[in-house]
Amino acid sequence: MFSLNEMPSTTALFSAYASFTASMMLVRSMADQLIPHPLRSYLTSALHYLFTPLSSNLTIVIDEKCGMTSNQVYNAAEVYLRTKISPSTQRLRVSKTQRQKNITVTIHKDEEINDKFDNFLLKWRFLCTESEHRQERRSFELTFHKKFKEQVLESYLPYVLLRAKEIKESDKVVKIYNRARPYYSDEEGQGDWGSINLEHPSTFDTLAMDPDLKKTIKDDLDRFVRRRDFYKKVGKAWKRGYLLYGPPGTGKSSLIAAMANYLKFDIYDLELSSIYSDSELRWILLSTANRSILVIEDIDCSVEMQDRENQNQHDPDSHTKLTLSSLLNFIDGLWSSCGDERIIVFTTNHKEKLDPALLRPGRMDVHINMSYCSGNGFKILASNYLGIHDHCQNQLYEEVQGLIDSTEVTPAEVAEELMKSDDADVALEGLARFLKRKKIEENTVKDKGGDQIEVQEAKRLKT
Ligand SMILES: Nc1ncnc2c1ncn2[C@@H]1O[C@H](COP(=O)(O)OP(=O)(O)OP(=O)(O)O)[C@@H](O)[C@H]1O
Ligand SMILES: [Mg+2]
Repeated sequence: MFSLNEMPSTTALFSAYASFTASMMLVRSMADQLIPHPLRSYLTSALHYLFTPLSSNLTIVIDEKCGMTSNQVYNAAEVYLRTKISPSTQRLRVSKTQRQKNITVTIHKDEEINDKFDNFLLKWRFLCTESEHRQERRSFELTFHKKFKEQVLESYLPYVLLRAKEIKESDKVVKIYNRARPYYSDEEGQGDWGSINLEHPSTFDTLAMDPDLKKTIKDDLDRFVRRRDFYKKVGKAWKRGYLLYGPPGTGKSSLIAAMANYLKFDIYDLELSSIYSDSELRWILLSTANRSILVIEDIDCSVEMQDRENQNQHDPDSHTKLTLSSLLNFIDGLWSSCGDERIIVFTTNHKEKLDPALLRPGRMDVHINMSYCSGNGFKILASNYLGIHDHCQNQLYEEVQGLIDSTEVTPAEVAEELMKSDDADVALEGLARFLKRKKIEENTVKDKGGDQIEVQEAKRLKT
């Protein structure tokens, strides 16, 4: 272990370097006019070498660019060091892009940051110089004792990369891309997709769903994002398909938003009705980014697509029409092999109407039945909407829970009733009335032409 104080020359070097740099600038401006460029750069590097003392420290230079492309280590260092800024730092830079939730604070040039890893210390320094073409060249210098070289390369820098990824993800604003929306994406390379921030507040905590099913989905997502190497090993594209089915208002779209918020993946909302050819579909799918969820809602309404497929046999323009089979081919083939970490979600209100090709084993990896609200689901809604919990010992609460378990009511309907009053008792009374009415209606439908008194009873409750 050594301390930064033992770094023999850092502070002294800095002032020496500062005066050296000042005199160099003066000399340089004179030399600019007198000495030709190749000789000038030779002299500069020779002087630099003479003035740099030998030390027990090693310095790694991390440039912003590797040729034309950006250097991931540099980007990671920039993000990581934001969390390490100390009160002694004197100059900072702030920025914020549309993709970020918070203002970003980074260090200004020539500022230093100390860090500690395992049992040794490291010093970061941010440099920004102007190249001969008057372009800014940014880099970090990482200085530490020579004997920690292996640890820095094998453990510390991978750690910095990992931490930066985590920090970036927690700061990321999830976006929803839609081709029908006005085009105001601020990013390049997004094809025809326009984007807005996903403001959907749905999370796994707010979803009224069977707790075991919720856990299964979360575990499935976690496993999926962890398994890059597994997918590579077995030669499968790194993608996962989910089919969400159930009546309207059971939370299919809310679950998609919860998945996106959980994984911090952007959503691409694909409306099949607006796509007219395979080539258009190919272009659209290829212009979606990795780590995203591609959503095709109400796939059963694309039954029309199958009809189109049949019509195509008589249609001279058939090669320009979009077919269900081409969509499925994209999912299985071409597109999936050039994208990573893709999730595809189909939703439907009528699973039974779907083309069997879509339900074939291996096509959609997970089928999730989004069903009517259960007593457990109600607990979550009551807690979200009214702030009440089952341990409140409220008689009305228990009655409502029982009614929900025995009625086909969607979470959307329950939520709507709960929003009608801020007063928990009033809201629960309203919900109880609503559920009784619904139960009677259900029974009446089941027993058509049955007892008219029940219908009247339902009408009375409506008022
Ligand atoms: N399981 C749920 N948990 C919490 N809120 C829900 C749930 N299901 C529905 N809701 C509420 O009802 C609203 C409508 O639900 P959502 O749009 O997710 O249903 P859907 O199943 O996608 O319906 P559709 O089939 O009509 O598209 C949501 O904004 C939310 O407020
Ligand atoms: Mg929906």
